[in-house]
Amino acid sequence: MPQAAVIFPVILGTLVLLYRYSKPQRWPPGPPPLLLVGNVHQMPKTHEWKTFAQWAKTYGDCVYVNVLGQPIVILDSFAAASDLLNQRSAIYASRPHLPMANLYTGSVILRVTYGYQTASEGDKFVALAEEVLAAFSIASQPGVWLVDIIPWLRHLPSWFPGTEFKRTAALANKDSPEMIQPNFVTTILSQSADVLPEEDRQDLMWAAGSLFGGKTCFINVLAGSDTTVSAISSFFLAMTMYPEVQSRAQAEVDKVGTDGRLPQLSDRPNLPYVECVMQEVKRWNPVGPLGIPHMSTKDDVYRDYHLPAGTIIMANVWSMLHDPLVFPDPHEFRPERFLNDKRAVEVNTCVFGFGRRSCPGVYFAEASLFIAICTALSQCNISNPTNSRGQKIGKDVEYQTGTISHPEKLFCNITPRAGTSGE
Ligand code: HEM
Repeated sequence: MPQAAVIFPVILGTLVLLYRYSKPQRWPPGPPPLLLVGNVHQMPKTHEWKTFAQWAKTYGDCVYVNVLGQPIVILDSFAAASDLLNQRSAIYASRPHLPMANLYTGSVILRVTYGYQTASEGDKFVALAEEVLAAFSIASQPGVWLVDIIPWLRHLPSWFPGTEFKRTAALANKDSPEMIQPNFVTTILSQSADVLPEEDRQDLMWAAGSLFGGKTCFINVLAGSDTTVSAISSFFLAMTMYPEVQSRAQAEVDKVGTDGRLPQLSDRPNLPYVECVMQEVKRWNPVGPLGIPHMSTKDDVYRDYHLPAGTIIMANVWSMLHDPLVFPDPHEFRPERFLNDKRAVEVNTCVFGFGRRSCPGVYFAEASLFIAICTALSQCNISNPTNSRGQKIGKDVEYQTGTISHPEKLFCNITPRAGTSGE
């Protein structure tokens, strides 16, 4: 009898699992799962957006995977993401519970204070925030950590796979003087804020203040700033690779600064090409290639597919921004593509996410990015350095994996432009 008491629940449990984890007919297509574990063995460990883009070629723009019972749908086109995350935002605006992202980063975030003024260089909180962001970036990928799928794993010792927390190796390599350090770019950003005229600075502060109920929540702004900083490092990379774009943008910036002043936010309407450069910086190597995952709160039917409540939805922003039908030669940095193309501008909004969860920092981010780009263009020449053999350094750039992605290493020469205060 005691044997039956064990065997019966085991058989029943197995049947329930088989039923639950076998793929119902009406779910969207996707890579073939294994019994019980689903697609866990096929989930990419790095640069997921590239694997997901490959899957989309085989299965279409709405791909279904199951990771240990957790349904995940990957949307690979702007149309599909817009249909679900924008049009049906009411049921697709939740967030998955990711203990890995909350357990560790949350505790560190709580240590950071409100209203703190950063030092322009070597600020310990900036370093801390970068570390938090890098940690968040790797911890917030659904399906990567077992503990996200089976929350009670958090009670296991830290050596257990999936509960282990690794610090990212992505933080800057301090030995390389030419390399742009995240801190260095943060410094450019904060210095460009310092030189802003009072009215522009107040606009930025107002934007930040309104986001956080009148108080500037340091970590949120810095988290957003880190994303903005990642976009700025993409700008520096583009300038080393496309000198003709830099010259054209500088010529435009110089026209508004004929009275010797730096460009201001109020000049933005008169700088249409620089505006396109900023749009292209956001598109070319998006800093959030998969956005931040959403979760559905109700059962839904989409294109005859059944999407149960609790499905994690991932939008492959990288794919959408490299769709050759919207962005011909998508791997080329070509700002003029935005000059007269409303569709390109519309699709580019996916950089800031979708529906009710879309980024509340969008205006703040664009204003800071724009003013940082203008300041760099008006004050510096950015070029690709050469080594002692005269070869260009850093042509093949690797991108960091994780929620926030930016060039792993970025080499460039930055020299003051003739006639600027830097000389
Ligand atoms: C280039 C810079 C930035 C990019 C590309 C970016 C992108 C994003 C994306 C993709 C999301 C997720 C949207 C979704 O789930 O659909 C997001 C969320 C968010 N962003 Fe940004 N962001 C940037 C800068 C900022 C800045 C400067 C701030 C603050 C001042 C900020 C504050 C936030 C907050 C608070 C959320 C969470 C919204 C929520 O969960 O409801 N972001 N951002």
